[in-house]
Amino acid sequence: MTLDEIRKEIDEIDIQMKELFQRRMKAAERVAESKFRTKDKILKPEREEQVIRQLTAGLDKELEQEYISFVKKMMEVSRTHQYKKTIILGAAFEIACQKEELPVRQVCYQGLPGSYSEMAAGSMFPNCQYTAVSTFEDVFSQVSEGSSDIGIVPLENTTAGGVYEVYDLLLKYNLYINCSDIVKVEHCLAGIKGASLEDIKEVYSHPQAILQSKEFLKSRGITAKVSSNTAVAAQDVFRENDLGRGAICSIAAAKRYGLNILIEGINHNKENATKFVAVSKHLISRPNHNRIALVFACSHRSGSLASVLGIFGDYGVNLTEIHSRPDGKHAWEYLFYVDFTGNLQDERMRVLFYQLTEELPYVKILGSYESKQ
Ligand SMILES: O=C(O)C(=O)C[C@]1(C(=O)O)C=C[C@@H](O)C=C1
Repeated sequence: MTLDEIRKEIDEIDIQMKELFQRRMKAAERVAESKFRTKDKILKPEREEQVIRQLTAGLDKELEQEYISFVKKMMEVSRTHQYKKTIILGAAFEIACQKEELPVRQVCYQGLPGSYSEMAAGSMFPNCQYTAVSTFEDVFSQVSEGSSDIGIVPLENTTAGGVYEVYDLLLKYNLYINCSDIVKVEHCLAGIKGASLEDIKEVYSHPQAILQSKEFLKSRGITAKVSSNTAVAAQDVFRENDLGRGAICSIAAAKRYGLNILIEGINHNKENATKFVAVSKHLISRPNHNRIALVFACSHRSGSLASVLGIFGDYGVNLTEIHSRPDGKHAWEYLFYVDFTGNLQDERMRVLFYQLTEELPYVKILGSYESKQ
């Protein structure tokens, strides 16, 4: 048989399967109507196992794995179609979010004036009143108590990765991401007046900035000490007034705290940038938003994460980020944080969340925002 002839046969099989697929989906619609009337669950794991058992009986062993994948996908698609149908029939499922932006006057961030967080705050919310607090947790509690409308926190850096404490705080304080901004991070090494690069034996900085500059520090044999923030590091170096101490910070922070810039651009990754987010007590959805942030848990068995990711694929959304964190309750069990393309006002997203809510042990929307990337 030539390739063309084999393809002709494949085309014929596909046409038959297309007919059968349509019949199967129509049958799934009738199942959905019946379940809608009786308020029954769409996902039936025992029935799916039974279907797989029946269909694989007597099957060529060599094809078993592939066939099981095929049947599982078919039933996943069948469920997606049923959720869509049930929403059309009037299933009571809404995403509780506000459609209007709220006025922002008070913005708080962690660190000090001159920090990268302050830059992000000014760029996302110009002309507001800014409060600097000591820890990320302080940012969350200020917003939660209502002393600030918005809190600015870093979520991820292109060199050092996720700022996981912030992921945990989002859940602890029940706040939502409303806005995001990418700040290009270029560190300099700064010392007190009179210090030269050769004098510096020890630097202060935030752990992420230390990681981002570790190659420079190693090449010069400089040791590093952790500060809560790069601007705090600059202020401490000024106060300690020691020629051998330097700070890894922004040029703005060095200038603000009266330090001399000894060398610029010491981060080894020249694409070094941090994603900051603005958090508030409200889940807000605007027409220009093109990202949704979500956290979920999936059951602790093989293939369950792949199957959840497959659901996102079925709705045609792109995952732009995925991070996992220990769930804090059971050893080796995780929460998955994902960001993906989409707008909460899109009807398809309502069906997606309906399906995720029904099928996963835990799911929560963490935010909606516009990304320029
Ligand atoms: O039999 C059902 O209850 C269905 O909803 C149909 C079906 C399938 O497509 O075969 C889909 C979802 C269930 O999890 C099990 C099976």
